[in-house]
Amino acid sequence: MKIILIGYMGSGKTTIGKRLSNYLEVKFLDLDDYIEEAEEMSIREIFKNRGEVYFRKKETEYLREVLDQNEDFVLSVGGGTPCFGINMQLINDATPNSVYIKSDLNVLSDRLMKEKEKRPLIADIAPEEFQEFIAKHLFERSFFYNQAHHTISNQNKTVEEVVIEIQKVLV
Ligand SMILES: Nc1ncnc2c1ncn2[C@@H]1O[C@H](COP(=O)(O)OP(=O)(O)O)[C@@H](O)[C@H]1O
Ligand SMILES: O=C(O)C1=C[C@@H](OP(=O)(O)O)[C@@H](O)[C@H](O)C1
Ligand SMILES: [Mg+2]
Repeated sequence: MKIILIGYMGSGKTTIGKRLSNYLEVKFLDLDDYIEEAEEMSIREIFKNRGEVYFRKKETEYLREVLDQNEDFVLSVGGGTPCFGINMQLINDATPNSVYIKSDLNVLSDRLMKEKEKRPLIADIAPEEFQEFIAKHLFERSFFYNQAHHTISNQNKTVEEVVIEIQKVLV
């Protein structure tokens, strides 16, 4: 079984993906980690040294590589992955179990304010503009996230509770 977690930055994809893979005893892959390893640069460095277009091209290339694997896995992708090119179609073609991890604006902006440095798209947004930026960005991207086969809220829940809910909807 292949399970692919999508959703906005800070929604919890990486954290939940790791825990879910432990639970199911399958391999865990995080597309950002995979890209960092392959490119021998952090996501921050890739954006800074090569720019976002380079990152997006590589993201699709490595997504295809990861999806081509025969073994089972839980894969957490980046927040932007489903929103560029044909990536969302590649994801849904690879599995009947794409899962949108959903959190609302307040939860996302609280979490991301604390961790913005490691996310180049939001690292330089001023605090007074932060929530409005996330609101607009999330609105634009929701079209893609809503194409997932399943949607699970990660709000007022522990990571374990979310993992249990995901297991219940898997087909
Ligand atoms: N259910 C939850 N309750 C509290 N904090 C959470 C929960 N899920 C995720 N987090 C926290 O939110 C932050 C972002 O999580 P992360 O897994 O990096 O998100 P993503 O990969 O979607 O960007 C992390 O600090 C993580 O510990
Ligand atoms: O939303 C995005 O475009 C991005 C999300 C990040 O992953 P997380 O969603 O795991 O933070 C990472 O891929 C990169 O910084 C770009
Ligand atoms: Mg992540």
